[in-house]
Amino acid sequence: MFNILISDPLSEDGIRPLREAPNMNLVNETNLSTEELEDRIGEFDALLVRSQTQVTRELINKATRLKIIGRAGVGVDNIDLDAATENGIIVVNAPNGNTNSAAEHTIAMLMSLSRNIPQAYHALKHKKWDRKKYVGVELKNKTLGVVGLGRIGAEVAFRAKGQRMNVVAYDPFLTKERADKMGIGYGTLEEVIEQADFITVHTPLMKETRHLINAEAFERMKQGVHIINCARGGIIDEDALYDAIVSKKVAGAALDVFEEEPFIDHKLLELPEVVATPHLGASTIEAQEIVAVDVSHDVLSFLNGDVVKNPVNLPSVPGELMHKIEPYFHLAEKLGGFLIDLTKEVAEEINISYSGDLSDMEVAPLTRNTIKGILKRHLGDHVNDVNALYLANKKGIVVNENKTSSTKGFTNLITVEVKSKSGTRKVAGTLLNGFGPRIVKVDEYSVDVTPEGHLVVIQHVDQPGVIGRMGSTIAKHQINIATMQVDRSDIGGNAIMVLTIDKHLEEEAMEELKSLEEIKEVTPIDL
Ligand SMILES: NC(=O)C1=CN([C@@H]2O[C@H](COP(=O)(O)OP(=O)(O)OC[C@H]3O[C@@H](n4cnc5c(N)ncnc54)[C@H](O)[C@@H]3O)[C@@H](O)[C@H]2O)C=CC1
Ligand SMILES: O=C(O)CCC(=O)C(=O)O
Repeated sequence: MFNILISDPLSEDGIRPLREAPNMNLVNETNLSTEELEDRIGEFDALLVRSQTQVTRELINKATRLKIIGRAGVGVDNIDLDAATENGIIVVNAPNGNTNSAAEHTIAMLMSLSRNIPQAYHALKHKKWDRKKYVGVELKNKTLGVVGLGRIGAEVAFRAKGQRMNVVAYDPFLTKERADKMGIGYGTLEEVIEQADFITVHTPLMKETRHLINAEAFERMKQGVHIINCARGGIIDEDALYDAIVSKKVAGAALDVFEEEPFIDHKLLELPEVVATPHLGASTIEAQEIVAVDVSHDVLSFLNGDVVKNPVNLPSVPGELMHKIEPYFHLAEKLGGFLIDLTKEVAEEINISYSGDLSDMEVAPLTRNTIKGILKRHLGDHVNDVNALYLANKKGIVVNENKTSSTKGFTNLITVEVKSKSGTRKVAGTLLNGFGPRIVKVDEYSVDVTPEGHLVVIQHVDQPGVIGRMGSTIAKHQINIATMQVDRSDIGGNAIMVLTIDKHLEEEAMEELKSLEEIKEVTPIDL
């Protein structure tokens, strides 16, 4: 049974897939204080939030069972992603479900601002019929500057063209081709804000975008510019905005989001030029249902061991590609586990090479699985796909990945090399069509071993009788040999045996094997 906490209001229809799934115990507690949340978070396997719940490092450190955080929406600035990653907790979001809702809200705010609708409404409600005070400005032929032309920014640009506005955008990823195709202008941030009559921001809130629109930016703008923020509080410096409105540089601002929410007692709200909504961009029945469905599906998939569609702290791999590489996950993790047991030391450098069919695939998930297999041996079961690379990095382990189209006799091959204080060890494996994963190389020796169960790698000198003596020693300890592979460098030279046995090779049997004259090294490996 998985315990799932929903700590912000989510659409009841949207979370139905989770509610109806077997083994899912949903707890809806949307009014918990920070302290209550910290006290209870240890009970839960999954946490579902919108933008209200602050998923801080302190909370994550107390979330000892937590495996997944689902954000029903786009922005994940209320979640400490580093802390989640370090703790091996996957974060998923629902990036597409509220695009339309947020774009429509932005247009509503743009029009409210240009025609003073909220102010006029408020006056009328207070029995004031004032037609002169609320004369507006038209949008037609005015320039809208869009800062951040992602999902929402692009939708806003498209709709603003419907209002016959000229649109000019800045986004670091915006190319001339795309701008031409959309029928909009483009420029640097400075060029865009200098030209625009209305400026709307649609970037995520990150270190790089905090106070992107600051006092200096307001200086550059046209006299009487209008500002809209339906993205995130903090992209615009609220104090600088206040000063720019008071000085009449900015004619008005429409704000849905604020540096601190809830936003109630702030000097900006006292200015008649400011129209505001309490973070309602995504608040439509349709958007709330879609984001809750999307995030519920991902949480369900993850808890059931399936692939998620919208991971935030893992690179996302398209479904079709995932389908192709998923069969290699097991092989990659087993190769990592096999090799680190063989190495017997902590890895200092890990080199992973993909060849044949794998050379033109996105192999990052396989690299993570290999690293997971390696690190689990030293760091335990809390190592997972989410934190494997982070932990390797933190331990100072160098990870290199390379691809080669050369087939080396196999249609696909993963070769893993570990460098440690005592030298370099290597293992290679393949996925045999219809026969599953196989280890085909151990160091320079060729073998054919299923990476499963109890294995023993014995390095020895190629001499008559050694296999027999090894067999009798093992038999003495009541251990049955299921499979055996032997290879050698040359006649009478170094050689290797890889055995699959029916139970773990105990210390006593291992010591006895090691005492045989021709045997140099015995390594039990349990996969
Ligand atoms: N008010 C509300 O209720 C809602 C707010 N949002 C917020 O809207 C924002 C945009 O969301 P989406 O369009 O879905 O995200 P998106 O990821 O599709 O687009 C963001 C765009 O910003 C661009 N960008 C990043 N850094 C930039 C910079 N320094 N200057 C200019 N552009 C930059 C990116 O290249 C990207 O194209 C997010 O902050 C999100 O949290 C989203 C939904 C509802
Ligand atoms: O959950 C909400 O209502 C806020 C949505 C939002 O801000 C986002 O998706 O980034």
